[in-house]
Amino acid sequence: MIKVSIVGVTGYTGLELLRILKRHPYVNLEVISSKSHAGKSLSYHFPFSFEEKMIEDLERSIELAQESDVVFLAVPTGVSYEIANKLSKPKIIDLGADFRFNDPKVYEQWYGKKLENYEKFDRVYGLTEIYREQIRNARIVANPGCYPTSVILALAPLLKEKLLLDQTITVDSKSGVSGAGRKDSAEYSFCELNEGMKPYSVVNHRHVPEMEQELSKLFGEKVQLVFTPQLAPMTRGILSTIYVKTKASLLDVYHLYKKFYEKEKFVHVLEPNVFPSTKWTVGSNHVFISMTKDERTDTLVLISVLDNLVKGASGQAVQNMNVMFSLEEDLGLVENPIFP
Ligand SMILES: NC(=O)C1=CN([C@@H]2O[C@H](COP(=O)(O)OP(=O)(O)OC[C@H]3O[C@@H](n4cnc5c(N)ncnc54)[C@H](OP(=O)(O)O)[C@@H]3O)[C@@H](O)[C@H]2O)C=CC1
Ligand SMILES: CC(=O)N[C@@H](CCC(=O)OP(=O)(O)O)C(=O)O
Repeated sequence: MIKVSIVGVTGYTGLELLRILKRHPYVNLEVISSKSHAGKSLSYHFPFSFEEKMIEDLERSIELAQESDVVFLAVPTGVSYEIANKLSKPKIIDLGADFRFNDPKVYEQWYGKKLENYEKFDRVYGLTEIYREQIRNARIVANPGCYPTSVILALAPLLKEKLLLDQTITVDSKSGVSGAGRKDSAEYSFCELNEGMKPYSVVNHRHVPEMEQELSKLFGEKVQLVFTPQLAPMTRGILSTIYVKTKASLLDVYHLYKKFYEKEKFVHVLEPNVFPSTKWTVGSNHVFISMTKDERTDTLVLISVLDNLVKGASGQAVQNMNVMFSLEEDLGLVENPIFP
């Protein structure tokens, strides 16, 4: 059995991790912790979790979690780095952004924080389908952001084959509100979000440098992104629409994608002109990619959907854990979406 701990269990991704890990046949839950709910059981605060384990405070959980095989860090970006500095023994899967960047200066520029001694950490970007081999032996896995997972998976085959005419890519993404975590502010209240849509962090979202880093690696040259994220009045889900110029035919692109993802359990390439809904993914680790082409303008339109809390966060984190412990990749994740 794998001894697992969750730091930040009371957040949306922490609770989702718990939900997935409870149905994992080889997991023993050891330590759970949070910042402001310590001292009582999880079920005291969240009866639907059916988890009687006591929530520890951060300091105590770090001490106890040293004996775990793997620790999931489901805490705000910035906090993870401090915790990882104290957790010398277990493997770490960080759901935040602290370990996602090759160059800590890029992180500093976008997140406003210096990461001391970043080079000492042996870390791998945790987009499972792309970095599976490196993830196997990693001590620290940097789980990708939710938008980057949806965008990079939708572009990887095209970029690897160098089928781009223009290295500036336009991306429009809609996200469910759970993507923002359990925020307690008017901006995220029901009245302000229900029956409305609103863009935020247009062209300067923190996921831009993360996506550019990974897309450039796939393409082998610098790629730039114009990115518009939007809050959609739904709880879960991301729908990304990506516009790229290419001379490749729609059918060739489709066959390329089918081949690229043929062995993947969670990435599904739809036939041209079949378009998915975020509803196809709720509660599951599946991603759907669809495509069409505007022949007049040589524009390929790629659309991907996923559940931000599952493939976009906790599901992919467990998928990575399975890879790190040489288990079947879908253990704990064999779940169909909740539809409708
Ligand atoms: N939501 C999403 O869809 C996605 C989130 N992520 C990333 O996952 C991480 C967790 O996100 P999410 O679950 O949404 O966030 P939430 O805000 O819902 O939860 C945050 C969790 O961290 C705990 N926490 C907050 N501050 C501290 C602190 N200073 N020290 C220790 N624990 C603290 C909270 O405890 P308490 O509330 O008890 O104080 C809570 O358990 C973040 O890095 C986020 O960027 C990544 C991909 C998608
Ligand atoms: C809707 C919403 O607010 N989404 C979050 C992205 C969630 C995520 O992936 O965040 P990290 O990169 O910090 O892990 C945002 O835009 O910041």
